[in-house]
Amino acid sequence: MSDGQADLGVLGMGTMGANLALNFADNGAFTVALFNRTVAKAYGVRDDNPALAERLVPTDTIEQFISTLKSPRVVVLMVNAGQPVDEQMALVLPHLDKGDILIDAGNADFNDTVRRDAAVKDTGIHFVGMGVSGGEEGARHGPSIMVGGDEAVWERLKPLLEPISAKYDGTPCVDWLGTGGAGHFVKTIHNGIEYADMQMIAEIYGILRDGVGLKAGEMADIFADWNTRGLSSYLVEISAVTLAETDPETGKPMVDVIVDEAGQKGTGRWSVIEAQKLGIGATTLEAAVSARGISSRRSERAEAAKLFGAVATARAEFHADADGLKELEAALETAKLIAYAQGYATMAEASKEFGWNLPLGEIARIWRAGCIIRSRFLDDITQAYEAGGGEVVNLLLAPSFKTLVEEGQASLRRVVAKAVLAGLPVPALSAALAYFDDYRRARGTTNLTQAQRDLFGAHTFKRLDREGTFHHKWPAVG
Ligand SMILES: NC(=O)C1=CN([C@@H]2O[C@H](COP(=O)(O)OP(=O)(O)OC[C@H]3O[C@@H](n4cnc5c(N)ncnc54)[C@H](OP(=O)(O)O)[C@@H]3O)[C@@H](O)[C@H]2O)C=CC1
Ligand SMILES: O=C(CO)[C@H](O)[C@H](O)COP(=O)(O)O
Repeated sequence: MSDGQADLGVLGMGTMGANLALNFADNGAFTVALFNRTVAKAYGVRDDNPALAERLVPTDTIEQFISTLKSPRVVVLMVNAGQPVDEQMALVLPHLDKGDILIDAGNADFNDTVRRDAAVKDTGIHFVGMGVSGGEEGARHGPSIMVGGDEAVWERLKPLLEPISAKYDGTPCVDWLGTGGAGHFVKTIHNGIEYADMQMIAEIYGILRDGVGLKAGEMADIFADWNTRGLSSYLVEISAVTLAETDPETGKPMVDVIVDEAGQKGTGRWSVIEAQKLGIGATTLEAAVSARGISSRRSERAEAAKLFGAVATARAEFHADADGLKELEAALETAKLIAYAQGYATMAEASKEFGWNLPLGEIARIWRAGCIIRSRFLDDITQAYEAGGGEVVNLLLAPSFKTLVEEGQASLRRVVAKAVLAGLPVPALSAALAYFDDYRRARGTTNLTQAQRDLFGAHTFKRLDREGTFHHKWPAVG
């Protein structure tokens, strides 16, 4: 390949970068320059894909990688978040010129994206923080893509990104969402919702396994059935698939030989940190992140089980008959809506805080295919925003969800109550129910909190009967 012939370059030939490069070459018919810290991997991507080899250009050095690119250049970083991105930017930037575009397509903390964007601002080089969701399969065949940065740069990237993105009813699931870190912020919230969705599915799995006594194969059939109705989604679908899988070595259900310690590379944690900083109670997302943390303390849990495993609990009143399963299905569907409502409330507050004007209905639209949380439910959210003229104060208040919430909350309430009495952990499902009960209460209880704060800290309070802020002369307390 002579210099200046590649349409773009992908730096980072890991799970995502290699598959994204193949997608650009395949679905985009682009010529793609490849570079990787471990150089051999770039050649491996080409050599393992002979049908695309003529469009894949592995390179040995950053200099060769850059020289292979047409000008103005487009470089896509797909490396681990944090220091690796800064290291690779430091290597690449000196070789780029005004008008070139450098995209971080990994999962970045949006605060880092804002910092990196500012760092290149005066160079004339365009930095883009871009969220990519869909895992390995999505990267290869069509992810959902959430683009940040300057809108003018998005116009240049559209011809590159639309051919490789997932399609929903033929429409590309990629769009520009706002300036600076907007793309990475939305991806972070996507992952927070993903954590919540996965945790709530795990809690229902726990009820079926430990409360009803079902085997993995039986639960696979239940999730597969639920995947034909309102819960239809990638995560419910893969729950059925993973539960149906048999370990080839032992012949046991695969899930039964996997250690119950959840990993987390940080995106879910970022989502709840940002929600907290914005004053949004994303309690179901928080419960999901916390549950992963508790799961990682397996040896402590084993000790606690010896001490408290036999504490008196009520018999689990869950049944796998039609009514019992319908109750669990409705509970999960309702809790899912509440989790999405929290994620969306966080994005709405961030949009105001950072001046992004996030297209919240459009975000649901581009999440309908390609991404990990893709689901039929996102079509309902898209329609709720269309019905609301793009404005929805909170998904729980959207008219189209009123029936689902009214009827479903009863099932969620019964499931949480029965699980709690039976000692079955439902942190995310119960957080969803508590959020719903708190959100729908016109007269809450933080008036007492305000009184306490004013007594010990003179933090003042407002009164129901008049404007202003007040401090009361409380009795002295020892
Ligand atoms: N896996 C997934 O499902 C998804 C991942 N992402 C995000 O995409 C990004 C890449 O993830 P993924 O492909 O799964 O990760 P992998 O671990 O598969 O690949 C990591 C890549 O980063 C490179 N790398 C790591 N550290 C450095 C460094 N210090 N300097 C230079 N290169 C480095 C590796 O190079 P080398 O080969 O030399 O080690 C490798 O090419 C991450 O931000 C991830 O969060 C986003 C969506 C989905
Ligand atoms: O972004 C993703 C999916 O959309 C990645 O798979 C991410 O790694 C998932 O997060 P975690 O590793 O913390 O489970």
